[in-house]
Amino acid sequence: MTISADAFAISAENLRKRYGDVQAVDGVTLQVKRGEFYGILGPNGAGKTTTMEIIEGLREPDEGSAHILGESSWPRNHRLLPRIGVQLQASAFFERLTAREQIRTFGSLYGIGAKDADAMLDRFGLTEKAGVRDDQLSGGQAQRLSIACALVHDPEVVFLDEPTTGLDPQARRNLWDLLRDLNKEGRTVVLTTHYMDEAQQLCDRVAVMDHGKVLRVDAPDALISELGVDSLEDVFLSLTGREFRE
Ligand SMILES: Nc1ncnc2c1ncn2[C@@H]1O[C@H](COP(=O)(O)OP(=O)(O)OP(=O)(O)O)[C@@H](O)[C@H]1O
Repeated sequence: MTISADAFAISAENLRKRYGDVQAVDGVTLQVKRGEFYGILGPNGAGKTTTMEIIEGLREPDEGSAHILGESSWPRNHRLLPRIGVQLQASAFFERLTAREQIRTFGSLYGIGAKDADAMLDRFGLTEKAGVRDDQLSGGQAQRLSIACALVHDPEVVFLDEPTTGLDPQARRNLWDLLRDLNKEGRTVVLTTHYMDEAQQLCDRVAVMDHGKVLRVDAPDALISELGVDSLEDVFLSLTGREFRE
């Protein structure tokens, strides 16, 4: 039996992207199931962000193709936009707006009313900060606001690029709880991370990337037992012969 492309939330076929001399993505093929929590794991420069941007339809691949919910992501596909949520870096907020103004502005782009937008602030524990401008939020609050903005239109598939980078341990754990809840509600979640513990805590499956290639895809525990090692760090060492460095 052949499984049709839309049985998967995401399917990417032989993606390649080169920047000058750098082959950033070098033949990436992967599939993410509906409802899955999927991690793209690898050191700095492995090609995680470029892979995700191609899948999201933000970047044109040199070769290959990506589909989300059975729809091609490139050229930019307007049928898909309401169905996916892409976390922007905090630096991509509209300038000089309060948290409430940010989320309402994002909401209005999708026809979401102020009341529902404000409810998302509440869900992300930001009600007390509603009147604070984005540049005066803490790192953790700004990260939560950026994820809240990506979710304001209740998308089915959510993409997060290193969502906990720069957060202290407590803020990271709080965000992990929020991300688990988003997934439990049935959303497909894809995140990139270079934190092995994050991938192990959150992801149903991880794609381990290095030098633009996917080396292996499986559940974290399955990779650990298959390779006879103690941790995901050791999985990376065993696959590449190199220590994993953040
Ligand atoms: N716009 C660009 N122009 C030129 N080179 C780029 C560009 N974007 C990424 N690269 C290069 O492509 C390679 C892959 O980068 P990418 O950001 O996809 O990796 P990453 O795994 O997400 O890394 P990080 O964890 O540091 O974000 C790197 O060598 C990077 O320097």
